[in-house]
Amino acid sequence: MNGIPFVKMHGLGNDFVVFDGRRDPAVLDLDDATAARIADRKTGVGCDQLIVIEPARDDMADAFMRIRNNDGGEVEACGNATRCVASIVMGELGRNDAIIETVVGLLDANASTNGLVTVDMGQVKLDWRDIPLAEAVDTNHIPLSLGPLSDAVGVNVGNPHAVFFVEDAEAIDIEKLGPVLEHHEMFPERANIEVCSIVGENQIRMRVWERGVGVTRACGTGACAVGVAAARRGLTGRKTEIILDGGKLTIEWLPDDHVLMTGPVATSFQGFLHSSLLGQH
Ligand SMILES: N[C@@H](CCC[C@H](N)C(=O)O)C(=O)O
Repeated sequence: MNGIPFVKMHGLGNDFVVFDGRRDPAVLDLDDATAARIADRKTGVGCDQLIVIEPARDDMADAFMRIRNNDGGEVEACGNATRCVASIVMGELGRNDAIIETVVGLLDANASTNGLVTVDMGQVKLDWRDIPLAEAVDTNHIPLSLGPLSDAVGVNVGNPHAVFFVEDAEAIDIEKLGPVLEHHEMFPERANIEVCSIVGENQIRMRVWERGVGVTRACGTGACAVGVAAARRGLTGRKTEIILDGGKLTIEWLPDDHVLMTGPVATSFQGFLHSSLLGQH
């Protein structure tokens, strides 16, 4: 077959087209428009995020990972894709651990015997300057309301999140409210929006509107933000089970502010990208 090989993977239905830029340099300098063309679900391969594995820059890292949203824009972090890339790299190395480098730092990953992968997503940031927010506000109580949503918690997991707690997350029209909040002037770099409710002891139901994508079945960094936000508000302990549309993630906010995310990884298929999607004819 001609064309650039890719693998289609997902974490809880948050799906990715993964290219290997170490082998195929043509994918190393994709622009936003090309990435969006590949991510398009009708005319491209289709995915929430497009991932390129690149050679590590840092001596400590095993590989570098570049992340683009469905709209083609490059972003700093993606929890579910980090588990997927870590599983590829661990397979290559024949090890149960790997260090994945991103634009915001080095992430330690480990495979457990039950087939799940744990990633240390790094230290969360809770200061308004790091979220980033337009106003100098208390990030535990962002003064922002829209319909039934108000009083968000801001958490930066490498990327910005606004977490809203409600009585019943299922009752919220996230398709309608998500895009307005994503683009709200409070968030100069836009934001991922999570709506959640406490459904048991240390158990949270979460729905997400992802920046640059829309509603997805799961968001790993979003789950980290929700776990941290719930503990910060005193609604749960520091270890939580987050129930997303696509399944469950376990999140643990450590005393040093690092956040551990544990969940599954799956491969759907392998394919070859037609050159027309790269703009070559
Ligand atoms: N699905 C991801 C997050 C991807 C990036 C996000 N949409 C953003 O713009 O920050 C995850 O699993 O964390």
